[in-house]
Amino acid sequence: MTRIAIYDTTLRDGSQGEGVNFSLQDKLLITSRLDELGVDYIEGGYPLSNPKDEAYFREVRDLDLSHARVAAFGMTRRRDIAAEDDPGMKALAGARSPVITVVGKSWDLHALEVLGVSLEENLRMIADSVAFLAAAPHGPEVVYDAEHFFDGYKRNPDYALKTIRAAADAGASWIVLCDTNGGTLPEQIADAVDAVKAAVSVPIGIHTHNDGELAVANTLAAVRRGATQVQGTINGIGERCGNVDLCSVIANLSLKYEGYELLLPGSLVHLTEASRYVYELANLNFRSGQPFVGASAFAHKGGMHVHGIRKVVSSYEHIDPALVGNERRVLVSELSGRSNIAEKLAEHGLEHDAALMARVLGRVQDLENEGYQFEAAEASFVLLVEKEAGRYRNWFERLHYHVSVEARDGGEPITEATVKLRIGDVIEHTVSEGDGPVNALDGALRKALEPHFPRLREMSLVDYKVRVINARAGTAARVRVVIESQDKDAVWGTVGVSENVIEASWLALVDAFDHKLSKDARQAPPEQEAPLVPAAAETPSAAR
Ligand SMILES: CC(=O)SCCNC(=O)CCNC(=O)[C@H](O)C(C)(C)COP(=O)(O)OP(=O)(O)OC[C@H]1O[C@@H](n2cnc3c(N)ncnc32)[C@H](O)[C@@H]1OP(=O)(O)O
Ligand SMILES: CC(=O)C(=O)O
Repeated sequence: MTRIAIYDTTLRDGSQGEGVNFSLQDKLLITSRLDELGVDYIEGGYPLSNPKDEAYFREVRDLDLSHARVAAFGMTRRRDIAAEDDPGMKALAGARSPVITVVGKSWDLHALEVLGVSLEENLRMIADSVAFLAAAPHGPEVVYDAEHFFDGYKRNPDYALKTIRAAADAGASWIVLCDTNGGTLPEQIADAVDAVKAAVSVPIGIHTHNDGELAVANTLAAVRRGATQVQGTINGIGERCGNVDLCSVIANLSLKYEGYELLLPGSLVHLTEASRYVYELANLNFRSGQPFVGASAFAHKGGMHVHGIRKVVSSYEHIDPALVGNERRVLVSELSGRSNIAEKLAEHGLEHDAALMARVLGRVQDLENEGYQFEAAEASFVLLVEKEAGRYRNWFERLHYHVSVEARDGGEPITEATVKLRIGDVIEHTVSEGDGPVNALDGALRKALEPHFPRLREMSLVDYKVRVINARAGTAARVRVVIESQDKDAVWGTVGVSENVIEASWLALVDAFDHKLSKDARQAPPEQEAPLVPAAAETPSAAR
């Protein structure tokens, strides 16, 4: 088995991604999580760059890491100054991390025209820096990142190879070849790695960027030619189009090839969890189509696909999602066949027959044609099924609602909602103010319903999205409202569509309350909270 060392730079190169800014606390939390995952190296930051990164290297010493080695990152010494006098060198040595990674120039263009130094001085900068850091009293392992190695090798191969020999001769433990501009092709990577292996005997690493959408292919090409360290970031965050996504590299190397050993035994099933954790702390939205770990990576929508996986799961899946801690999902939409509906009904433990499936499918297709979308509104779909099956329990009936927004004398607008509901033989007439119409309606509904159904207090609205469906119709356009709600056990989505945004919101809100009441009743049939209004079978949830 060949051990591939995973070197994570989420906290350094990942932070160079647009919109990413980790706090010191975030960095320490991610460090611990990556250590649990079995990552071998964690590049924590650039100590010369800012006080937060400097503090990180002090505080990370207090973490009880079980496996990972922390790396401090910086550039070679500045031109015309001794390494021991260079502030960057001092900051790197002062970080006292077990690993120090130093980046230097491989491309003659960069030495001559960006740094403005002779080719010889650039070689001295590399050698002096590596030698100085390797001799630091705490005995760090020195990783040399050869910036722009592949572009440099293309333009002046002899010089590019000289730069890495300078680093190797000065005591670097690793030479990491960087595709800094992210434009190299896999076969060019493979050829260059062959040349490097012939030129130096230290272990080789690979660091790719995704500007040509080839970061994963390029990394795998380098590993196939003998690179044994992979640098990248969780979820591929990083400068410009990002770094290579370690989630994809780890999964491909573990599952598609034989003979590589990565992370710790049993780590792979935590990959999806680690990916979502980093998104959460980076305050970024999940990329649902992200291979292996994305929410859509194993989501089946087309009817023919669902038909296939119900017979043989591998017919439309390249791996078992559980291997990387992800899950299979079946979506319901106008592209569904009976198989999607059957799968969904089985998932929710709902009994069904062929006639019901056909009715539900027809209803979904009609409603999606009107602008509904059930993919993110599974709770509305389940209510629709219950209505079609004649099993729907009508918990309350709307008699009337009214929403008003009033702004006077330049003051803040005041929003008020009134609702009148029939709950059994009781009429509730309530009023609530709110930050806006949906908030006011939510408040008034709760005032009316909570005395009858106290468990509704457990539920809250967590997200509200509005989308104009036929924008060309101007103000008469239909809008789709999708609401996400949660209680202590679950998160669920509901949908409403109307030409009126308040009515669309009302429909989605009512489905959200209905779903909470129905699901609680299924789990523990209430004695107090009996269905109070006779079922109105002809009014599917999506059209009430
Ligand atoms: C490929 C990569 O991702 S490398 C990492 C890139 N990451 C970052 O740049 C983020 C952190 N950077 C920083 O905090 C700052 O840029 C610092 C602290 C490093 C430097 O800040 P400043 O001193 O203000 O310089 P500035 O950023 O404008 O320019 C970079 C300087 O480093 C020099 N430099 C760049 N690369 C190297 C190198 N490999 N070796 C030595 N000097 C270098 C440049 O010549 C320039 O110095 P000059 O103005 O004297 O010519
Ligand atoms: C070192 C680095 O981040 C790069 O060359 O892309």
